[in-house]
Amino acid sequence: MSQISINDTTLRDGEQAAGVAFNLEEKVAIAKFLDAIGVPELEVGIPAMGEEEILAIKAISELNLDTKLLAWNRAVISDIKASIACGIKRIHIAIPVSGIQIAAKFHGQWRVSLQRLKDCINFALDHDLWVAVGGEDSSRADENFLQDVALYAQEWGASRFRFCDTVGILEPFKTHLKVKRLVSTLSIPVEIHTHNDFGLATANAIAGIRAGALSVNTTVNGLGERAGNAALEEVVMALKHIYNVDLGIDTKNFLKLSQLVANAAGANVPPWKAIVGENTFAHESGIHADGVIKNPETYEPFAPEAVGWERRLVIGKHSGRHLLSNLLAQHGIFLNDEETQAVLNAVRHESTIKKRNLSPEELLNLVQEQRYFHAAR
Ligand SMILES: CC(C)(COP(=O)(O)OP(=O)(O)OC[C@H]1O[C@@H](n2cnc3c(N)ncnc32)[C@H](O)[C@@H]1OP(=O)(O)O)[C@@H](O)C(=O)NCCC(=O)NCCS
Ligand SMILES: O=C(O)CC[C@@](O)(CC(=O)O)C(=O)O
Repeated sequence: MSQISINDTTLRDGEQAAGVAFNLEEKVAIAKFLDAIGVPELEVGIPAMGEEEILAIKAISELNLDTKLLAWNRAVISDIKASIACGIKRIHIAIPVSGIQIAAKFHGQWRVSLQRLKDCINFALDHDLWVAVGGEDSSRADENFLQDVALYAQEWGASRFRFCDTVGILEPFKTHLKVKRLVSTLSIPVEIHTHNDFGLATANAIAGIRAGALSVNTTVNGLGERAGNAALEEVVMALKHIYNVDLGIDTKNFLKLSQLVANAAGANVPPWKAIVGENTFAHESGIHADGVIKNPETYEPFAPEAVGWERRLVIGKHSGRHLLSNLLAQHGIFLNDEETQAVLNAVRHESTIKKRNLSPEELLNLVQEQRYFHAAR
């Protein structure tokens, strides 16, 4: 698994999330950031969308980044021409491979679709482009037909084949079976592209890698069409911490990258989002906070600093004595058992009314109130 390569598609499939529209400056900033942290390949957009997209892709291409750039195309010659107009040297051509998609897009005429693919690959190769091919809806395709399309793509000169779980209907075991079969058929590398419709995008991406896919599509924050794609930060951290495979990406910048993309997308990251959500290293519950105070490894899979976070101990409805005493000690306050319990009870009450954690000031006010109350008794 050490040769796995990320092909991040935040700027293509990520931007396809409904309502997301990056401008040129945002596209350039995201590309530069991904390049700076060591992501080796970026799918930067769809030139066929027109002048503005072409200008943005051109601007990224002119940066001469270390990362390889890829433009997305349908099996349509004018799409390839638009990619050439971007000055891009590597293109991806998508072709539907499931019965459902071929019926809708090519009136069921799979021979016509294959001829189109062949013509597009030839046209691209004649223009000295590096070509990858994607099987749209591979997961719902007849498996023999999928193998045939992939083998034809390889024979016609494609350098990589993308297996797409377009509507996110796979689970890891099926992903493994299907991708393994494709990997064993082809001599060119297979890329795994997953969607999150059942919350399985990252798990399926990892299963595809385990089955031999050498390239994996990701997006920052899991942004993407419908429920999104496999998240860059999840795939990279899972490979690193579950499989001990380090892709050489500077993960300490994941939080900053997440915020850059969330701002550009106008889409907040949920607090519970793996790796980059604001709760990922916040501990409120008594038993957890007590454990983390004694040894952070009790309730953290890796150190927060590894992805740009700091650990936060926060006080709220579920907190216990150890956490409370720890927080108060930081302010030079030491309570006896009875006072501690009284403050804790007050914390639970206030937090339930406010429906959130209490700030340090609110906690100190509660301590003072409890002390007056005790003194007055
Ligand atoms: C590509 C784009 C410029 C085409 O715009 P359009 O000419 O207005 O056409 P529509 O989007 O309405 O329809 C898509 C057309 O592409 C065809 N198509 C879809 N996938 C295809 C493929 N892989 N290869 C060839 N043709 C394909 C459809 O069958 C349809 O063709 P038709 O006009 O002959 O019926 C426009 O859809 C766009 O900007 N898309 C960017 C985002 C996007 O759709 N991404 C999804 C990637 S799967
Ligand atoms: O590159 C491809 O071959 C297809 C990628 C795609 O993202 C297309 C989409 O639905 O936007 C998918 O999931 O099928």
